[in-house]
Amino acid sequence: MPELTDKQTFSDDDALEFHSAPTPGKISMAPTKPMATQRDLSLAYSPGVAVPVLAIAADADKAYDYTAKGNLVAVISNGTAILGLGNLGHMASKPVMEGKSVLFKRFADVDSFDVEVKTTDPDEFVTVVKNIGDTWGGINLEDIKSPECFEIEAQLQDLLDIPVFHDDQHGTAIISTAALINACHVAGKKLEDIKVVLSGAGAAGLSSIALMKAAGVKAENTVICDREGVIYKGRDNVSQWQTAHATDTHLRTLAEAMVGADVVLGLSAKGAISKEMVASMAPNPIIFAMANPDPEITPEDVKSVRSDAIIATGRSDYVNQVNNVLAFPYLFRGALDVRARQINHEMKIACAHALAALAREDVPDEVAAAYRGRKLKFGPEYIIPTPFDPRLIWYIPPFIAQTAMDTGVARKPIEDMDAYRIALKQRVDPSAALMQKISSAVRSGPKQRVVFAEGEEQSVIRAAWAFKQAELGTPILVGREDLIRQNAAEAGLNFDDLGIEIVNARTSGHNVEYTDWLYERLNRRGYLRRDVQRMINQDRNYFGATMVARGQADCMVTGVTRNFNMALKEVRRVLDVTDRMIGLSILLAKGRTLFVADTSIHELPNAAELAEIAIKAAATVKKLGRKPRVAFLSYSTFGDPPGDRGEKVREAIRILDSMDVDFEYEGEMPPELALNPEARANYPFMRLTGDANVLVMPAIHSAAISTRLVQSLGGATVIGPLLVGLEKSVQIVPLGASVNEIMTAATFAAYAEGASVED
Ligand SMILES: NC(=O)C1=CN([C@@H]2O[C@H](COP(=O)(O)OP(=O)(O)OC[C@H]3O[C@@H](n4cnc5c(N)ncnc54)[C@H](OP(=O)(O)O)[C@@H]3O)[C@@H](O)[C@H]2O)C=CC1
Ligand SMILES: CC(=O)C(=O)O
Ligand SMILES: [Mg+2]
Repeated sequence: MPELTDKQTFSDDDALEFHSAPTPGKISMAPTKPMATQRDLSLAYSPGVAVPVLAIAADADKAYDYTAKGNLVAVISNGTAILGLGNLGHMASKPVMEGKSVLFKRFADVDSFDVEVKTTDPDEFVTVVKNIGDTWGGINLEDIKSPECFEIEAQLQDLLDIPVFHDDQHGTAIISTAALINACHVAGKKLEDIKVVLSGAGAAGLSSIALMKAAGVKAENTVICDREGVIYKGRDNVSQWQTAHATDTHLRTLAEAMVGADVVLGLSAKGAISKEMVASMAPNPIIFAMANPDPEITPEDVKSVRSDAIIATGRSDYVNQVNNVLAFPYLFRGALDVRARQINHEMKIACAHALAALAREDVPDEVAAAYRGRKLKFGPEYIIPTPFDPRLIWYIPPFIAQTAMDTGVARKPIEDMDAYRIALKQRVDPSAALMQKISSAVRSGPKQRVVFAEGEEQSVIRAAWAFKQAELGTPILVGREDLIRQNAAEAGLNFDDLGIEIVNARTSGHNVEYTDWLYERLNRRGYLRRDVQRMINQDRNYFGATMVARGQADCMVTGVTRNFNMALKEVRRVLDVTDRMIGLSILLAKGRTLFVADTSIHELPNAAELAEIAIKAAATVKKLGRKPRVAFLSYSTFGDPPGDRGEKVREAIRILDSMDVDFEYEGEMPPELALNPEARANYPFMRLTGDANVLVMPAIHSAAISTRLVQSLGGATVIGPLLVGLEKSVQIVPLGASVNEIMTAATFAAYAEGASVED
């Protein structure tokens, strides 16, 4: 069995420092309105605020429209079962509750804060929460011990008209059921046949066993245990919730119950499961040791006695993290988005099935990147999606929302699920809406044949496959067919019947024609025919670009294995530049989309070149469906301070003034003038009618450095640079680009050749 990931990477001091610096705790609030002017103040507070007050007084549901309620979830605890650490009091639970809040925000863009209630009395707890519960769109109860948690949740669900969800029960049940479905898949077991033993008959354990039964596990094949051993029918000291899952059995201890069992669920405490118990289990046993922070048995101990086991824990530093973080953010996201009155059984089942299904799909590179490059492929070490999987946010909530609608608990049904999915993507990926627009234009435009020049690379094969699956055009992979097929099979992709072409330069029927044509083009540039023959045979950029030049393909994507300048040089030998070639990067940050030029071709452009860069960039932006407003950026503002680069920009403005261009432009100016109307107030002569969206940089270093800087600092997404100005579109991705980057480049290549979008 492959090795597990590295173990714990921090000390206790690190954990304390993480929680104390630079600011104590893990959450803070961010306003959603600017609050910059006197008018803002009058609207947000007195007197403007009186208007929504009266509207909500007349109709309480209007709170969803005029306050943050609809995206706000409380994480509420009394600290009686903090992780597996026990009853340590309400204040000790605060770091965990803040942690849940920050996960809500990070993974599903749900706003959340924690509430710690100082009582262990269930009635008092219910009274407190009942009276403040309307504040939120949903309530996540956390780390409240059983059996009190069952009563508390049931009462609050009756008393409040919003989802009240005890995460330790249902979040855990959903994720462990999803993992069990897939573990059975991998181990070749059937839910209706497996023997399941539960260690820990508390909130998490009882709810998990209940959901597993609803998913197909037979009640008579289950045995549940607490600290005293098996909870059999007729045992004393057993709660009504445990009695519901007690079985008629002669077994009395966990060790006896585990003999021959297929599955053990640990939702109890550190050390509750021994090596001997694991050794006695059935072949291909499934061991979910989910106690936190330390599992019932470590994966190392399991492996020392069973090499055939599928192991999961609740921790992030082992493979297969079965933790409710995979459920609660997305479940609430879907529930909030339809203003659900509750999270019902059907929504939980839908969530479990959706999580299980997602784990069986091809995993994008971005996920591997978050896990130090570990390749994730459905199997014993990957039975459940990982928390950093960017697909969770748009994959899971639509199932929840749809089920809420189907079961009649949605206040506000979603009318267009496809649009909803895009809006979900956009919450975590600002490029989603733009890419969606481009993709649908490509999809509905004339189908383009796109050469993927480095066709033997696995990332390229996966991108081509995804491109075809998304119906964006016809990929043509250049390379040796046997190798491509082998790499595709290793990636778990089946090419048959998909319509992906594979072309091998050496055996291509066009080999001679291409060589002749390219030789004709290059013979006066010092190339012999045999040089050109070698280039066509051996270099995929020459072959691929010639396919495009000769019309056997429409456009091309390359660059995964060769640096930008090298790839560009090769492509330029085959394809002409129409008028001027530029690199245009798309920068998405804080709700803005900015186009930055020239980020890849002109090192120190002169005034005429700057003017042409602006013309080319503006035309491209127009084709992308936006009205271009060009700002020529500089360190200087309209001549102050004077300097050579600033003068070139001023000259570029004069050149444009003498031409008849159909877009707004202005300069030279620093970025704050381009992007901030208040800063422009001091320059009433400026001709921009709004914030600039095209930033022409004075030189390549400022262009490249500034785009990469904002990207590195976080909070900005950069697409490209897109290469604009070749007679046929060729996109060069960064060396080692991810599947997503390759696919984005291919989509832009296809777009440039065929489609156009409306603003
Ligand atoms: N991975 C995940 O996503 C999640 C993991 N958990 C973990 O599950 C565990 C239980 O949490 P929760 O259900 O909320 O807590 P509860 O207090 O409701 O239940 C705990 C249960 O575990 C039993 N138990 C405690 N210690 C032992 C032991 N040494 N041997 C056998 N059984 C024991 C208790 O038995 P008794 O009643 O006899 O004391 C009780 O049945 C915790 O470790 C928690 O961290 C919980 C939620 C999510
Ligand atoms: C993960 C979690 O909720 C727990 O361990 O309590
Ligand atoms: Mg918990």
